[in-house]
Amino acid sequence: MTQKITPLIAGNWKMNGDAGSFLEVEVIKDHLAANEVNAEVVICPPATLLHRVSVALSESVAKTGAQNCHSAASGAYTGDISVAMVTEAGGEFVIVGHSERRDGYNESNEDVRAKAIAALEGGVVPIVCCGESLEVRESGKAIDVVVEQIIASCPDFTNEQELVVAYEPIWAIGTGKTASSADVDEMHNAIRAALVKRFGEQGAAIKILYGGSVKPANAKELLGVENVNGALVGGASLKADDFWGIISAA
Ligand SMILES: O=C[C@H](O)COP(=O)(O)O
Repeated sequence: MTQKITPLIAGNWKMNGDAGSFLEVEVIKDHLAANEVNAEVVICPPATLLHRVSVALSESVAKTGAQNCHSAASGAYTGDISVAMVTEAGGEFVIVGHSERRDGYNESNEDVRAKAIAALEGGVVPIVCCGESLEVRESGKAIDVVVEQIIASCPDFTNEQELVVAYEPIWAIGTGKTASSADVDEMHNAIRAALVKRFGEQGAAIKILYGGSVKPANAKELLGVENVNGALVGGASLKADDFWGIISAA
């Protein structure tokens, strides 16, 4: 069931970043130019910085993405951005269904699926997030809940399109706590099996990222787990040295 997949290391800056962040982008760019890396690298800054970061990385192998998008092409959606706007700003990826949006903005699996469909139709790779709360983890139902969430949130896609999945246990996000390798292994295998059941061969090639307090110190171990095909990195993506430490562990 497993096949060789190039890992994806995606940095999610969340609502962080300013003009000074470009120094960090330049450092990453220099590292990528000077070293061979075994990973695809994506930076997802806030929407206001997406174009500038895309321009800064235009000569680099690193790509950019947005942290969210609307499912509609345009219209009266104050504060939102469309997939076409992401593309125009240079973004090639978009994070959809992050737990901070599911919880903070009541985004349902259906909402996330609609955004992922809009992304795919607009030629942007959706990074579809899933993950359980501490309560669910302690109830012993984490695998059932996460598998149901991801299958309901992922739309069908063609062989010409790409879809990425990110598993982020909510209790590990920004807390310094990470899931154990054994728990990550169990969850990623369950997600892989569900994706293969749903999508067949396409499901075997979907990148499944792990997110939740990934740091240079734990990256090698987490990225070495079967069916962990990269990382979705929050806090540690804000500092070039930390982000590079994770990229080079892939
Ligand atoms: O999108 C990234 C995740 O929410 C992980 O954030 P973190 O690395 O700060 O725990």
